[in-house]
Amino acid sequence: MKLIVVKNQLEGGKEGFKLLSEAMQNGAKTLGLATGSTPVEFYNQIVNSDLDFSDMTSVNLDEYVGLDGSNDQSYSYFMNKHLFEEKPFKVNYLPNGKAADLDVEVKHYDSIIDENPIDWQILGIGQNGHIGFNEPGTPTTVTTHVVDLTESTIEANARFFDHIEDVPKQAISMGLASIMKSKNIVLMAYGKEKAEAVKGMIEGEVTVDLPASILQTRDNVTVIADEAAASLLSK
Ligand SMILES: O=P(O)(O)OC[C@H]1O[C@](O)(CO)[C@@H](O)[C@@H]1O
Repeated sequence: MKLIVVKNQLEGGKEGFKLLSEAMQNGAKTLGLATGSTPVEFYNQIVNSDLDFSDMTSVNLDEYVGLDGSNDQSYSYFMNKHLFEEKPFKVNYLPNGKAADLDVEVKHYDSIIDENPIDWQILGIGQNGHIGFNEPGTPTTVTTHVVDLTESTIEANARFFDHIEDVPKQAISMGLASIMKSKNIVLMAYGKEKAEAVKGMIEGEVTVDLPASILQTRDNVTVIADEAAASLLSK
């Protein structure tokens, strides 16, 4: 794992943008994309650049069950607002949170990932160490699946909703096995709330109790963390 410590989210977004630009120069065509507060500045950097995405494909990590693009808390809405409206891609894939049959939808999303191998994946990290919506305890072998969100994730994400009761209880998420297949991974973490998870991810044992720790087991992972998120690291 390579670690880049930055002052703040703006600097982190710039570092992430540099890595993405290099990857695109080296032929990356399919991007794995994330939502949440973490990648917002990274997406700003993209929107304000002259990079062209018209020949690119994106595959998003996750979506809440029960929400579609017309709901301003859906990840589909988030992606349109922060990136796709300004930078059109050839095609954008997100799980369909309103699918009539979720079992069919997860298989369909797996086939999309198989047909569009991810060259470059951006990740955030949850306070409990989740990546995508792969909560603690998720087996490393899973592909796309329906997740029952933990109390801690519901509480953490309640900041985006009017009431905690409005936070969906389930999501569809790319699995750890799918994430691990991507050729390059860049994980961003900002703020002291992420410091424990970052320490566990980088210096702790590899355990399903902290899903992001699986990233220790592979090459081509870069962590961009601000000083607060990196503050508990021993070296
Ligand atoms: O960036 P945030 O809002 O702290 O969220 C962290 C992580 O949680 C998720 O939003 C899922 O809860 C991920 O997509 C994200 O990487």
